[in-house]
Amino acid sequence: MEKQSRLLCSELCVQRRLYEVTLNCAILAWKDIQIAKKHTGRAIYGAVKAGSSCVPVCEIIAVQEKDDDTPCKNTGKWQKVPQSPADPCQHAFTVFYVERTRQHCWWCSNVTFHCSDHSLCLLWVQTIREQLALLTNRPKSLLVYINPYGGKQRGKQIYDHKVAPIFSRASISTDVIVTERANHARDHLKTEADLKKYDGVVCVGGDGMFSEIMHGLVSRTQQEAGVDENSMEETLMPCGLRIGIIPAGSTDCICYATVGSNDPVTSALHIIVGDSQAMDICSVHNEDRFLRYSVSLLGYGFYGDVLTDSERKRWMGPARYDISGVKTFLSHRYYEGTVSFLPAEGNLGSPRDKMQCRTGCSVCRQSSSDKLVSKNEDSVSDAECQDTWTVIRGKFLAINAASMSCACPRSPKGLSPSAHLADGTTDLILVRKCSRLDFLRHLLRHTNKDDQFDHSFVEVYRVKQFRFSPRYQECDSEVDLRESGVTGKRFLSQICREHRACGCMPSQSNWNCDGEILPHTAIQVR
Ligand SMILES: CCCCCCCCCCCCC/C=C/[C@@H](O)[C@H](COP(=O)(O)O)NC(=O)CCCCC
Ligand SMILES: Nc1ncnc2c1ncn2[C@@H]1O[C@H](COP(=O)(O)OP(=O)(O)O)[C@@H](O)[C@H]1O
Ligand SMILES: [Ca+2]
Repeated sequence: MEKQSRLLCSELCVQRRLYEVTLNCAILAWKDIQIAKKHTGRAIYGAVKAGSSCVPVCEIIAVQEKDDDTPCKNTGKWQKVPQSPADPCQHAFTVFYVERTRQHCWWCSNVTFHCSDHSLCLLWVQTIREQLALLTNRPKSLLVYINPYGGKQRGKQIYDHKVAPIFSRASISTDVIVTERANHARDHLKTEADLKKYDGVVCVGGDGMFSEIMHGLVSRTQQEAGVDENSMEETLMPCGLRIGIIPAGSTDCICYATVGSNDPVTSALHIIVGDSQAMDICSVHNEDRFLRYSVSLLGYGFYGDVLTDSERKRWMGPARYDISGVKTFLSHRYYEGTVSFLPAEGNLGSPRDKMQCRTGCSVCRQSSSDKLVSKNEDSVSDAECQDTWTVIRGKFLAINAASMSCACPRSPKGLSPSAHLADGTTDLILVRKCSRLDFLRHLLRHTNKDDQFDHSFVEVYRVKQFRFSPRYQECDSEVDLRESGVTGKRFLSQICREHRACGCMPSQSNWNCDGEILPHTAIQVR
């Protein structure tokens, strides 16, 4: 506090007690003068001294001159501010700021300072506002998409009651679109939205809704930069706009794994103060065709089957995943195929190193600076050519690629607790065929502190690219049925006919790509 030069220092009242209030460019602090006097001469240790409070300027949401009739902070009742000229409470301003509550949860708290002099009150309001205006990473204008059907169908209510009032308090202007169909937000972002008007896009919904918005923005960015999304060789351009997530879905893993909670108010406050976190995006291709991007889970087998089954039970809301989870677990299906991958090299840690990625994580920082160096040296493709692919064939209950931890309320550590948010890699988890009981043990470890990778039938690799092809595609009589124009039921019956001799079952799962089903099983991911 002492090191920064003071901008203001006054004696003001808070709840009828006199405080010394100081402001510098980093911190607003208020100290109870009587308590401070009592403690004079005695050193008080600890983060917050008795009767003292402070808030970093970057966590102030807004400052407002207090009107005559305003709800009182403590009682919540409406009261008249006293009018007597001698009353030190005659003029007042309220500072709204971030307060940390339970783990990773934020709340918008406030404190009202009273002063007898109106010009002093105005000076405080103006000076704090000037300091806030210097914080250039804060958004001023946002484009908000609400999925009214996600999760428990409370997206609009959550936005209207919990988020819109704090955005308005922070003087953020918003254009709000309540979606009318699936892919409405994606298409609007891709082709229509005037993105120059906004500092960011806000997604009110679950992982599927986030995925829509991310697809809209990423595709728009590639279109404008002339990058062909179908090409696996081209480097994608990063998006200029940030996406804020207000959780209102069923799993909300993208929000939980980045923010640390699935609380809408916490998310809104992070958006207001301009916090940001880069995020890895996998592109998923089938041959020369781009299919989708993934940021959280790309899962085949168990999670693909859970999703496929749960889509028919959407009316149940988030509970559909529990019902489909149990049903899929009991069916105990396994799938054969080949997984090939390029292991990540360098100092990118390991999926079992017990590190937890956080904003400012050293592994992610190192990875992005390594990428910059290789880009400048134009050596990326050369280096990649020398890489050797690891090939694993087998029978799998689940093949999961977690590009982030995938932590969510169902699994607070996530599918891969040490996965990094922005290191350019994904953690590839192979769960081989095992007994039901063993698989149950593995699944249950996602919900407690035990290591879910510590099983003989589970392998985990940190990779930068991988491919999967289901078993039937590996037979000698490799016929590309799709190219020969065969579709649907005929496609399957033709596989069965042609593959009777080699004995392979055309039994396939679907890929669950951030909660959406992919139309192909053979995929290439980078
Ligand atoms: C029998 C005990 C089972 C306990 C298993 C617990 C494991 C939970 C791991 C959850 C990982 C979630 C990864 C995230 C996936 C989401 O992208 C996806 C879509 O989310 P949303 O759009 O918000 O609906 N959610 C799922 O695929 C649900 C998986 C649930 C599996 C039980
Ligand atoms: N207005 C709408 N009507 C129907 N579906 C929609 C609408 N808006 C978005 N969607 C789709 O709903 C799906 C699920 O959305 P999401 O918000 O992730 O909820 P949940 O977490 O419950 O799956 C997404 O695939 C998204 O494309
Ligand atoms: Ca990653």
